[in-house]
Amino acid sequence: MITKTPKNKRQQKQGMLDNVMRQFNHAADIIGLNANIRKILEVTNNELVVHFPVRMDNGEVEVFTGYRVQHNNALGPYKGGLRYHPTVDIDAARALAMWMTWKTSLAGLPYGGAKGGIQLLPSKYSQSELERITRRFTYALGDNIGPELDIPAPDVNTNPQVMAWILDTYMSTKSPNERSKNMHVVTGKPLGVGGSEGRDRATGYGVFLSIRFWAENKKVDLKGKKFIVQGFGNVGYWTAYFLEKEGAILTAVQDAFGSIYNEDGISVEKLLEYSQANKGSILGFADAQAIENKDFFGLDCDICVPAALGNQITAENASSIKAYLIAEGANGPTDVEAEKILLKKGIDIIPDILCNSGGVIGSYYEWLQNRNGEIWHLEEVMEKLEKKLRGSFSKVLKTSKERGVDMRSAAFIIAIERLEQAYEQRGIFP
Ligand SMILES: NC(=O)c1ccc[n+]([C@@H]2O[C@H](COP(=O)([O-])OP(=O)(O)OC[C@H]3O[C@@H](n4cnc5c(N)ncnc54)[C@H](O)[C@@H]3O)[C@@H](O)[C@H]2O)c1
Repeated sequence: MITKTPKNKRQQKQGMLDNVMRQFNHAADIIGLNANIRKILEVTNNELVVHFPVRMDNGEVEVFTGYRVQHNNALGPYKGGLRYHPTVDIDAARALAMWMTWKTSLAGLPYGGAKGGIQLLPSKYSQSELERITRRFTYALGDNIGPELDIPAPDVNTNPQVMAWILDTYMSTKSPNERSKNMHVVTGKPLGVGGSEGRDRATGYGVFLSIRFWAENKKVDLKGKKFIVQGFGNVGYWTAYFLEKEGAILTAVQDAFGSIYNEDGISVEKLLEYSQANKGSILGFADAQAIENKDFFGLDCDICVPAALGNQITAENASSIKAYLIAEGANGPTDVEAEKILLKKGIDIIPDILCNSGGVIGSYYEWLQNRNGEIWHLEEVMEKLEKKLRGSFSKVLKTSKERGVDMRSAAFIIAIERLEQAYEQRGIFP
């Protein structure tokens, strides 16, 4: 069932939703956002919650809960990832959908924002169970997603294989004549089924580029700089890969299983090989020592890359942070109270809606190729991505200087102003 969020004041729980609303309201206050447009943007357009049964390998039936929240589509079809994690709930989906709206707007893409997923712990299920769960979820979403309506992509614990199952299920529900027109219903697909070169690394490459643009601006040489990464999945790994290639040194990693540290450096490729052979866990890697999770963010380093979940840097650990740059690979990793502490300490933060926007930009290129029947080379994708991201980064720096605000506020201002203009020009139906 699709339900409209009440347009009156929405209850705000502490958590990611509270953070994104505070970030939005702060920027909206600075620009004096039109009060009517503020009313529209502070709520989500549509919220879909589905409960669906799936037969497990042992013959038992389990019922799952899936979400898809469509925040805004004033600039184009809804766009955003699907997350498989126990923390997925309606508020998480709302918050992440809102961040997608600001991200696609800031990047100048013809997209709105959405997010969703299933509340589950994927490691509890076999591959064939995950396939049936994904297919049944896709079926339950039905025509609430679509290549010109709402286009999912990978997020935490989902990957190209999951996108291929979604594509196949969605296409199977269409008449044969319609099927090939629906390739762009999801992005982040494997190359064999319409995926794009470079989409696998697009988010991490974008995080790396953001750090490089920041370093260019500050006249900092990244060679020999020490960095730590929380999350060693798609975003964490590729960010570390490109930073290491630039001469920076990975000294600590934290994932869902624990934290490891080596002040002399951890080889990114060796750690990847190890974690792939160890069910995705970095724990036990021979060339580093295990440390307590609570000590991770306080480690001595130059750059900190949170690339896992939201609300990881909080008022509790912010004052212990020694890095002078935080590059937000994850969505919403720094809460509002922590950000105040960090900014006071003079720590720079490249905000998520800019820093990890390489992912949705890469998805846009995949979508365009599918839509136009084209196949681009890796170099072409990477060059286009770099050019686009450089443009966004410069705009954020310029706005930050002109308005005398931090980078997150600047990024939000640009994103909100683009939406404000769209609403002013379109008007409100009827
Ligand atoms: N995949 C993308 O293209 C993309 C794009 C933009 C933003 N993001 C954001 O980046 C973040 C990571 O996404 P991903 O695609 O790399 O996911 P992933 O599933 O590939 O990897 C997630 C990583 O985080 C670790 N992790 C999970 N819970 C943790 C915890 N409590 N503490 C420490 N580590 C934990 C996991 O062990 C894993 O290493 C998310 O916030 C996501 O929304 C992803």
